[in-house]
Amino acid sequence: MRRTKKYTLEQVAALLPWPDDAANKYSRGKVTLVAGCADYPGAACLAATASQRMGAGYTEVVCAPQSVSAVRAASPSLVVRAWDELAAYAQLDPDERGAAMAPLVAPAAPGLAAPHHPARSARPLYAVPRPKALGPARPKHPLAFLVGSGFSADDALSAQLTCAVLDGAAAPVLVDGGALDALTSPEGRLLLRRRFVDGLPTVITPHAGEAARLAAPLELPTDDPAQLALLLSQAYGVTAMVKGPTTYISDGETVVRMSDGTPALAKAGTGDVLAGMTAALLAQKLAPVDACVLAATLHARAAQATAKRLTSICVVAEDVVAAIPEAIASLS
Ligand SMILES: NC(=O)C1=CN([C@@H]2O[C@H](COP(=O)(O)OP(=O)(O)OC[C@H]3O[C@@H](n4cnc5c(N)ncnc54)[C@H](O)[C@@H]3O)[C@@H](O)[C@H]2O)[C@@H](O)CC1
Ligand SMILES: Nc1ncnc2c1ncn2[C@@H]1O[C@H](COP(=O)(O)OP(=O)(O)O)[C@@H](O)[C@H]1O
Repeated sequence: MRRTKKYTLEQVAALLPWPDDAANKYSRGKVTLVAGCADYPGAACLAATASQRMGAGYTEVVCAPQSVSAVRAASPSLVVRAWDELAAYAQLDPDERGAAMAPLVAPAAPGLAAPHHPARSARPLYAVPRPKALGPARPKHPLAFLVGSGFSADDALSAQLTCAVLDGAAAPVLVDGGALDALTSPEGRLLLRRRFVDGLPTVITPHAGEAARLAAPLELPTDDPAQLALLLSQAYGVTAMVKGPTTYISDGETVVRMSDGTPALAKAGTGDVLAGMTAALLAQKLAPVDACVLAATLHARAAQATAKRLTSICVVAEDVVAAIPEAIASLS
């Protein structure tokens, strides 16, 4: 038996993250996107510009060195750097990374044991420098991370970067695109379990093909996408947004059905846009299911609005980003 949950339009509108008068770019939430390998700089551009439009105060892209100039060219207000330092760290043995991560789990006061990872807290502090891209171990401002839009699924570095982010990010992490396959590895599963125990939210945004690849090693049935969202959420300890003509969002207890989309969205790159929007809402402190529901609603409305002008034949992912303001206006 699964419980379904419904949001009224008023409830969705109430989630919009309007900035208060005293806001600054950091208080409005920073999104760090680890995205855009050499083959797919476009995915990072789409996710990052969608994050900006969705209200994140500071959007930073950490991408393949070959992608830096393309992403910089997409928008001058993005902060962009190559992932060299993060990649070197990600390629370390997990135990060496553990030493680097010790400050995250070190005792809060002398004599108090770290609650979840006593073995890790005994490691020497700062044996390996913590990469800047992972943000502070104790963030002062709201943050969220997005990893995987524009990653190649079968690439070793993609998996290493994904695990490094899951390990080191002391904030919500959204896992998308070519990062999803890394979650099926023993290290990926362990890191997800640790994040769950530590109360750090993780959100996954697979399309049907990616969801099937997550389901396969656990032999989960894939014929019912609503059930699949629920089962993936429970099995991986995440909030799952399983995308398709109808999108299903589950926190492992309830399932929310989103059916406002349009086939105009069936174009390369629209999933990257949704991932960037959702990450921006996580950085603005929305709870994971609320962030997914608001992002999917605005994504669908943006596509509807732009399809009205351009036809459902002609809409491309960039048009969806450009129509986010219209979608917000239609809700408020
Ligand atoms: N401009 C860009 O740079 C773009 C980059 N992209 C990135 O490309 C990488 C690979 O993503 P892809 O989705 O292309 O490839 P995948 O590596 O997920 O493979 C797609 C395979 O899954 C199957 N599949 C089954 N159901 C599907 C469904 N509902 N939607 C899509 N495929 C389904 C397809 O038949 C295909 O064989 C991702 O990291 C993604 O972010 C894409 O988002 C497209 C745009
Ligand atoms: N026929 C459709 N009707 C409504 N929405 C769709 C349809 N096809 C795709 N979408 C939406 O478009 C997006 C496609 O995402 P995804 O497959 O990850 O694309 P990409 O990886 O190219 O960015 C998802 O949000 C999905 O829900």
